This record gives sequence, structure tokens and C-alpha cells, in this order.
Amino acid sequence: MDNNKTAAIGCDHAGYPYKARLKEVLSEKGWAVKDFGTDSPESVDYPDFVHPVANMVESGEAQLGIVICGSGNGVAITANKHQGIRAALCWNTALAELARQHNNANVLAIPARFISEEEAAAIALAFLGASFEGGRHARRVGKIACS
Ligand SMILES: O=C(CO)[C@H](O)[C@H](O)[C@H](O)COP(=O)(O)O
Repeated sequence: MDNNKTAAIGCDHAGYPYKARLKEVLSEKGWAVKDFGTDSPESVDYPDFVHPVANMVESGEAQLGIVICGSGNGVAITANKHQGIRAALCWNTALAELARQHNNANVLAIPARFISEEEAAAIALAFLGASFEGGRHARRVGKIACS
């Protein structure tokens, strides 16, 4: 396994229908995927599936995470409680690219009830394909954390 290309993924029941497709996108791009669930449409609480993703990214065991819920807000808010996480809620490919290029986002939050599965796949591809630009953005990202 290439440790530089490990991604973690997690979702709630609203995001569950999209998880398999997003795992496919990651695999096609050569990423190993750690799947933290959920694995059925049964109603669950999104933080239970987001904290493990955030922990894995925060520890460096995974380089990127994808979290999915109905609006994307619950999973993004949860992931962003972790000091080392910059989670970005993205509903189109331009936002996904910018989240990487300008914000060095390391977790992508997907709003499953507001976009199609193929839009989600395209957003994930855009996120995976973009890189942090550094420069003035590094200065700004450096100022995000508060003690
Ligand atoms: O928590 C959310 C909003 O930020 C997620 O979108 C959840 O998926 C949503 O709240 C789940 O709603 P449900 O009525 O329990 O299916």
C-alpha cells in the first residue's frame, strides 16, 4: 500500500448511497481507502462516523478524508472540531479545487441530498486532482488555528 495515498471515508444514512461510488473514484485514482461506515440506510448519527475519519487524517495515517451527509454541514462541522482538520463543504468542482488550492483542505464534505451521485464523483475527482498553491495561502492557512 502506498502510504502517501491513503484516504478515509465515512458517512451517515443520507450519505450512504454515495459512498460506494466515491470509494470507486478513490480506488481508480490509486488511493487505498479506509471505510468507517455507515454501511446501511438505517438512521445513524453522523459524528460517530466522522470522528474516526478525522482522527485518521489528523494522525497522518490518511492524507485525505471524505465525509458525506444530507447537507454536508453536520459532517463538516464535526470534522472541523479537530485541530488538524480543514474540512470544506463543496457542491461543485470549482469549490473542490479551490478548497485544495487555497485552503489546503484535507477533508471533503459532500452534501448528498443536494447533488447527484455523478456530481459527487466529479467533485471528489476535482478535490483529489488539485494541490495546495502555498504562497500567500500558506500564510493565511497558518493563521487559522487558534490556541
Ligand atoms: O446533520 C445533517 C445536517 O447537517 C445531515 O445532513 C444529516 O444527514 C441529516 O440531518 C439527517 O437527517 P434525517 O432526517 O435524520 O435523515
